[in-house]
Amino acid sequence: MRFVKGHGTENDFVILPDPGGDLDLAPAVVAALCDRRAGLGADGVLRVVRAKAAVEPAVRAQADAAEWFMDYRNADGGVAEMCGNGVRVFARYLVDAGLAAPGEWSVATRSGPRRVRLGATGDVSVDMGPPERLGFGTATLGGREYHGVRISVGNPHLACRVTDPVAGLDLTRPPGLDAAVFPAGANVELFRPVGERHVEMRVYERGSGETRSCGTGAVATAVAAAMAAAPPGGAPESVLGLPLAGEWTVDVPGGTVVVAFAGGTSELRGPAVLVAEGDVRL
Ligand SMILES: N[C@@H](CCC[C@H](N)C(=O)O)C(=O)O
Repeated sequence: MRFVKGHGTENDFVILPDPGGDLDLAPAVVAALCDRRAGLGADGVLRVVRAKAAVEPAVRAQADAAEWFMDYRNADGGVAEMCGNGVRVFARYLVDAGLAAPGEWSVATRSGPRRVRLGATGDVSVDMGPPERLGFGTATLGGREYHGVRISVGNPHLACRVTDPVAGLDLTRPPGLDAAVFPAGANVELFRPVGERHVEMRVYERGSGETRSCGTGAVATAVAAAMAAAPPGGAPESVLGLPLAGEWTVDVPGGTVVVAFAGGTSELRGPAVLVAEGDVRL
């Protein structure tokens, strides 16, 4: 099977070209590919399928808006609705492979078409849509409770502000989440403001464990950081409707991404790099 390996701020992916959607990508196959010792090693798999060949009707319905579908899988083989770094790496792959031209166009995802913008080289930007603020929530990590904001960026997040440097946090185990509040699980971000519209963040991803970056998580973090920066006053719920504006810099262990809010939507910008290609035996 042909593969390409790429990453966005070290959130890394195995890319599998499969235009006709013919591969049987069982969870065990994805987990084997993502295994860092016995496989290629990655946080997830990006299967490159023509939108009109997708199995899911909701994806086929996007075929007029987007030629290609990013079929995203977590390292444990589970599907997720959206991946912000993945869609940027996916776009870089399409241009590199000559399947799309540099410029602006949409990629089909399980959470709807996402518009990407890229040149022949350099950063890739993606319109991530309007993040939804769902309320507040709690995660337990290393015996401590972290309170944060529940946000959907197509996929579920809990973004929690912390006061100590994030480098000292223990993210070796999955965070405890209340299944009644998070029926589909969640990606948990821990962030600390380090400057004006500037935060550092670490993330424990649903289905992949701690990763070195998360694009949807960076957007969720920027939303929660904007809410935390709002002047005090009123009920805590009042910040859930706070208008979002301006640009946020999010430092992650694998680099830096930028999140910009304007016109009710959010944009994620950052590097997307292809590093290897070859054949893999399954
Ligand atoms: N790393 C991704 C998010 C991937 C999906 C996530 N693990 C989930 O299950 O929702 C990103 O860059 O957004």
